[in-house]
Amino acid sequence: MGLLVDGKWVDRWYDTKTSGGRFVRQDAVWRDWVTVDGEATGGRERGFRAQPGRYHLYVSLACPWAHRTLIYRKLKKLEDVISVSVVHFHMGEDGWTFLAEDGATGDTLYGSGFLHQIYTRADPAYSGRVTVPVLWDKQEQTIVSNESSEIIRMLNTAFDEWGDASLDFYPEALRAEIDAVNALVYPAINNGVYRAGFATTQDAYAEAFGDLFSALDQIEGRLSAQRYLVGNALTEADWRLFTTLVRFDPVYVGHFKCNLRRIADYPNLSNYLRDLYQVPGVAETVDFHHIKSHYYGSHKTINPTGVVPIGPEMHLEAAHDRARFGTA
Ligand SMILES: N[C@@H](CCC(=O)N[C@@H](CS)C(=O)NCC(=O)O)C(=O)O
Repeated sequence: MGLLVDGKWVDRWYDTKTSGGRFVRQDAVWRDWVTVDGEATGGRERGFRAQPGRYHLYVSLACPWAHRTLIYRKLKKLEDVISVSVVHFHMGEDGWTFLAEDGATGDTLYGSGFLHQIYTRADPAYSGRVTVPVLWDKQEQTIVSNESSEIIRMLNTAFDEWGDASLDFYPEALRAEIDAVNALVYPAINNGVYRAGFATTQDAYAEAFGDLFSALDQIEGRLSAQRYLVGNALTEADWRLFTTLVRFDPVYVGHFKCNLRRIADYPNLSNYLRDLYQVPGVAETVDFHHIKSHYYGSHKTINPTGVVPIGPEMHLEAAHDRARFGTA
C-alpha cells in the first residue's frame, strides 16, 4: 500500500496520527465527465464525448467502490461499449498490480505491471493515492475520473445510445431523496466500515462503530415499509449500499471489527441484500474469492498473518420476502 509523490511510488500506510486515530479518506483527484455531446460539465474545463469503444475501466473485484461501476456496466448493458481490466486482489507494497492470475486480467491496454503506471501515464508528476476504479480514455490516453459516485452517474445516462436507455437509476423526480439517503449511507456505512476498520485508537473506532450501527438500524426501519431505499423504485442509492452490504458478513464483521450485528441478523436488510443480489446480472459481478483474499491478505497492519477465513455461508440465492412490496 502506498501512494505517488511527484510521480514516484512510495510505500506508505494511511497516516492517522494527525487525526486522533481516525481514518480520513482523501477526495478523488480526477473528476472530469463523459457527456453525450462532449461538453465539459460539473464546473470542469475538459469535456469527454461518449463513444463506444473509447473508454476503459480499471477495477478491482474486491473493491466496493469499483464494484458499483461494474454493476452499472452490466445492468446498463455496456459490456461491449466499455472495456475492463481487473487488477490482482492482493494490494501489497506496490499497491494494486496487474499480476494476471486467479481471475485478474492484467492491464489489457498497455501491459503495465502496476496501476500506479496508469496514473503516471496520465500525469507523470501526479501526487496522491492510486485507487480503483479508474475511468480511462483510450483516445486521449488519460484518466477521466477516479471517483466511483460520478462514474456511475456517467454510465447511467451518457452511453444510452449503445446501452439500455430504459434503465435510469437517478431519475429527476427522485434525485433529492436519493441524495438524502446517500448522505446517510456514505459517511456512516460505505465509508463507516473503513472508519471502524482503519481506526488506530479506541475512541475513533467507537465513534465509527456507533455511527455505522445507528445508520444500519435506520435503514432496517426504512426497509420494513418499502422494497428499496427510495420507495419501491430501484435506484442508485440501493447499488451504493449493496456493495457494502454484500461484503459485510464475510469481511467487515471480522476484519474491520463491525460486529455488533451481522446483516444476516437484520430481517429486512438480509432479505433486501438477497433481492438485490438476485437482480439478473448482479451475482456475476460479486467475487468472494477476490473480496476476502484482498482485505484479509492485504491489510497487514490489521491481519499480519494474511490468513483468510473460510466462512461464512452466505445463501444469497435463497428466497427473499421483498416482492410483497411490488415495484414502482
Ligand atoms: N472515492 C473513491 C475511493 C476509491 C478507493 O478508495 N478505492 C480503494 C479500493 S477499495 C483503493 O484503491 N485504495 C488504494 C489506496 O487507498 O491506496 C471512489 O469512490 O471511487
